[in-house]
Amino acid sequence: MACVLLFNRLLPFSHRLTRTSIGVLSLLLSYLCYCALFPAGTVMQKSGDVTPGCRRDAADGAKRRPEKAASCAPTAADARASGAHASRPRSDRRPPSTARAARSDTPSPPVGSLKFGNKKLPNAIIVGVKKGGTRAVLEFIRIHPDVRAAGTETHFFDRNYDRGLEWYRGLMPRTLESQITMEKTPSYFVTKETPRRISAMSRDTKLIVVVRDPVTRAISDYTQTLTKSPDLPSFQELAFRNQSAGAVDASWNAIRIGLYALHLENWLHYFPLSQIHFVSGERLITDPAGELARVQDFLGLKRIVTDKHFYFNRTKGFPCLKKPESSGSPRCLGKSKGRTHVQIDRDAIEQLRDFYRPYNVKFYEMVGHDFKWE
Ligand SMILES: Nc1ncnc2c1ncn2[C@@H]1O[C@H](COP(=O)(O)OS(=O)(=O)O)[C@@H](OP(=O)(O)O)[C@H]1O
Repeated sequence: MACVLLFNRLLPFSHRLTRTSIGVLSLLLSYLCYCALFPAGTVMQKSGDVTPGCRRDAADGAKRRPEKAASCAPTAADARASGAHASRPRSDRRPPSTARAARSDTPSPPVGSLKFGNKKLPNAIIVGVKKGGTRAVLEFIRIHPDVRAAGTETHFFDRNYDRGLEWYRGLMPRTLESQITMEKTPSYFVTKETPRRISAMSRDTKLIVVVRDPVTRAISDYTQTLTKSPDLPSFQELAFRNQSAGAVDASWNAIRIGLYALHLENWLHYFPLSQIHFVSGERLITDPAGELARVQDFLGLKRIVTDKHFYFNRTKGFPCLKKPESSGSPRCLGKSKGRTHVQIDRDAIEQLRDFYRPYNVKFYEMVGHDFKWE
């Protein structure tokens, strides 16, 4: 630039000079500019070294001058790959990761490949109940930017406890300091050892229980089992020891899980009620945003998941997500959520309602909320 200015300043006088003297002057000026721009030591860079020009382009000019940045990026990467650090002074030799972080001239790896944050043990767990709507709650709450969740059921506190907490932590997603880690395993609610084990991990763990009318829940549970084992005895055969006498078989898991008051008693030995939040499985379907608002309040989160995120899918017959965390396109839960239930005769349903009524009333009293399962 300086050379050009100098040349322009000289031009007004050039008309007095001969063509030869202009040529000589041009050559002289070119030489001076060359020396000023490329002092000794930088002129004969080996290919692969980072030139000062490239460094500037990659650091602050990449967006404005993409063609330059593109030509420099491989050069810097090649220098690293070929061990260019060996020629740096000893004091500048750091472990590869630190050295990389300190160099502002190196191109960043694609955002998707960066590993932000650490794997942390969960701060909040959806502990139940099976077929209550646990997957819906997890998928809906994880839209929240401050929530990260393990995708699959870990079954750590009931089936995998021997593997230890580090194994469990390894299943968790990476989170930033401000983010909550969550998982869901619905069988926890009815496993005797689970409250004690979760409390031993952290007494501050927040617990979420999605509850649903125990009669509908039992039928949903049975319908699911039937898809895996078509030869199963009928629902009535399993649910009653003697149907004409109205004797319900509470040892059958599908029935036992619905005795919410009994299971909750076990949890209350280890956690205060204030640390357990109950989601209505019924309202989760009719008003997902309302239920999610309460979940966010309970977790101390800003209400970011709202009715904007849901739409009712008539084909599915359930609310679905307009914009899930990962893709950005609408999404309903899978086929195993929202199955058509096996038809059960009215008498059996009435008998089961009678059976559950006292347990339900007790449960409403314990949690201070009437879920109206009639
Ligand atoms: N939005 C939405 N979409 C689909 N399904 C929904 C939704 N909200 C709640 N539900 C109800 O969730 C029931 C399945 O509960 P879980 O996810 O807890 O099942 S499981 O224990 O994990 O197998 C499932 O039970 P079934 O209808 O009996 O299949 C649903 O009624």
